[in-house]
Amino acid sequence: MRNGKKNFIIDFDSTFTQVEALDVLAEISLEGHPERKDRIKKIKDITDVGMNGELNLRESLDQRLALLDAHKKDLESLVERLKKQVSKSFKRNKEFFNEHADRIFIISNGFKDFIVPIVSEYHVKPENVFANSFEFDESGKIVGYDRDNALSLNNGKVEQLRKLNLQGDVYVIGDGYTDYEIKVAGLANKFYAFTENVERENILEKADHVTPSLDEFLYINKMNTAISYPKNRINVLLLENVHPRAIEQMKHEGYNVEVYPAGLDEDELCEKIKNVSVLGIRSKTQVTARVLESANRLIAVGAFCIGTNQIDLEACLKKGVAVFNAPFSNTRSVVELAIAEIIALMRKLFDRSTFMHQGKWDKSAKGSFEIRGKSLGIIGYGNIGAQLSVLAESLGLIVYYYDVEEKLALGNARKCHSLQELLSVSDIVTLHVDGRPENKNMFGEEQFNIMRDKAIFLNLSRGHVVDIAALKANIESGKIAGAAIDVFPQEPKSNNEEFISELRTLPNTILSPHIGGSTIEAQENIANFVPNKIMDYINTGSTSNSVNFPNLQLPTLENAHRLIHIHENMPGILARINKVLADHDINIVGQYLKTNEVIGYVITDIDKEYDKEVIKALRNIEHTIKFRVLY
Ligand SMILES: NC(=O)c1ccc[n+]([C@@H]2O[C@H](COP(=O)([O-])OP(=O)(O)OC[C@H]3O[C@@H](n4cnc5c(N)ncnc54)[C@H](O)[C@@H]3O)[C@@H](O)[C@H]2O)c1
Ligand SMILES: O=C(O)CC[C@@H](O)C(=O)O
Repeated sequence: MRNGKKNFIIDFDSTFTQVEALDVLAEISLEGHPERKDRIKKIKDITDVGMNGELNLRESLDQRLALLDAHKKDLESLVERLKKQVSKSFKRNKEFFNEHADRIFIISNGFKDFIVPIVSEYHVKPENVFANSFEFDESGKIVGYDRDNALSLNNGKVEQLRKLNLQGDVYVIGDGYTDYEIKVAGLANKFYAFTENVERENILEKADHVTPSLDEFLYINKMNTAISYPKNRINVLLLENVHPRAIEQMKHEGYNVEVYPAGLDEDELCEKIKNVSVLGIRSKTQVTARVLESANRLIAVGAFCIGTNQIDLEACLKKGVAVFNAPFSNTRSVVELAIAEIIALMRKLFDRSTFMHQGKWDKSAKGSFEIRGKSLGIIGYGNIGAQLSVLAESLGLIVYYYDVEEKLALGNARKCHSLQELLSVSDIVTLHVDGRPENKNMFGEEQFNIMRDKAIFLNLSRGHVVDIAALKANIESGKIAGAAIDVFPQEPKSNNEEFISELRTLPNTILSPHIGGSTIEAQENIANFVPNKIMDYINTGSTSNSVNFPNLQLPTLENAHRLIHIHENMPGILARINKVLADHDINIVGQYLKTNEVIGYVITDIDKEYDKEVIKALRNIEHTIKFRVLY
């Protein structure tokens, strides 16, 4: 077999096209037939049994043709439909077919009548198509097929290949048992089980390599020209029960997705993250510098939430890992919960309900108030704080706010110039600050002391911002008349762990398991938003909305290759990149640079034809953190 040349044997049904052609033919030929549904199902079942090697091929063909009741004119419609259903990765790799036209053979147990018109559009030579041919009666009805052709028999592909007596290496790409048989007969160097359209368990185990797309096949054989990296090689690990929409989106993109319902601790994550390219988490999983040390392939982290204090953003930057979150998707949910809790606390609703469940009827107005006309102090006037301000005002609350940054007052909200000022005027105080480390214990005994007597306190931001012992003491003393706490310094990793807190059993204290953003709407919004940001980053290099990378919105790549260079922010790196490009006579089509304190992010679009040595040279520039090429 050896002469250095490579021959490619490609199956047609469910490999070259996404479908089984006879199944599609049945839909056409049985249009209006009284047994249409039943027959189509039977045909599909026979196809599957045959593909698994459990039914004699000739029998399977005979049975299906009898059920089909097809006519020559149906073949025209069939070809039109099949043209639209060529496998996606085949469509984008037309160049491969063109370049290797002499060595590409379609060997199929299907029929030339529809295969040739489809594959010819991909430069496959008609004389390189080996398949059966239909036989028609005078009226054009399909009545049989050429029975002398080995391809209507079991092991027909093997026989056909023997006749071809190909010189050089032989690679077989197909989804069925008959493709595997070629390898068994010793006529192929390798059998690649093609799973872009169907996965047949009994074939997967036997294959030399499972290839979820033609890109993967071309990549491992160093022949990829259509896309730089097969998506199935991008391993995604999604933790903490992210919404199924995220899983669906990432699988649809072609990524290899693993899902885990709870969070992982540092040791577990260090182990799991080794081959992960994209990590998806919510608020529990700590992405520490140590975790990042173990991450050999990580390119992006998606926080399926707002807060990113659980991620060491600086360590991510130093490692060239871009972090994305969903800054708006769950804000409304948090605001609605805060409003509900303010009313519930002002009416002591939870305690009253608990008493009722214990059989105690305590009808009284004592300690119960309307919220109308009361003052609400919002600490942290960001996306949540500002939205709460608008809703609270519409319910008749007088809104005060305090933020460390200059913020525009919405509606009639009044800005306070210090935290003390806000605390001294508010009947209700609610925390909506971000989780930056400086905010640890920002609210403690001193702040509770300044608060009005019998005020209400809410924290739906981050657990570590409140000194829990001080809160407990102030609730017990009656200084704080009610509290709603959704976030805690220590939260259970999963629903199976016990919640331990000093706040348990305190009066008029609503404790909720970090559910501010846990609504179906919010989780679905997040699951739409974050994967798209990550996919955009992987596909184009765009970093818009990244929480740690310099934000660059890039044009779509057309007729060029994109070089993405992430480096430590040192003087002169851009000059060095451009010197390397100039030394290799590269024509730059576009260049974009943005830096922050830690890294420089340079994108260079170049003409498609270039000396590939330049890649090595760019990778070797001192202070390079990560480098990738996109096309
Ligand atoms: N409970 C939940 O389920 C839930 C859901 C979503 C968000 N969150 C948390 O809510 C908080 C607010 O979210 P956001 O989207 O409004 O964030 P944001 O970044 O838009 O707003 C935070 C605001 O707090 C201000 N701030 C920070 N430290 C401050 C301080 N010490 N004093 C005063 N102001 C300060 C910032 O300047 C900013 O304006 C975050 O901690 C987020 O993680 C919780
Ligand atoms: O859903 C979560 O785990 C976190 C929700 C919230 O704290 C956020 O930061 O968005």
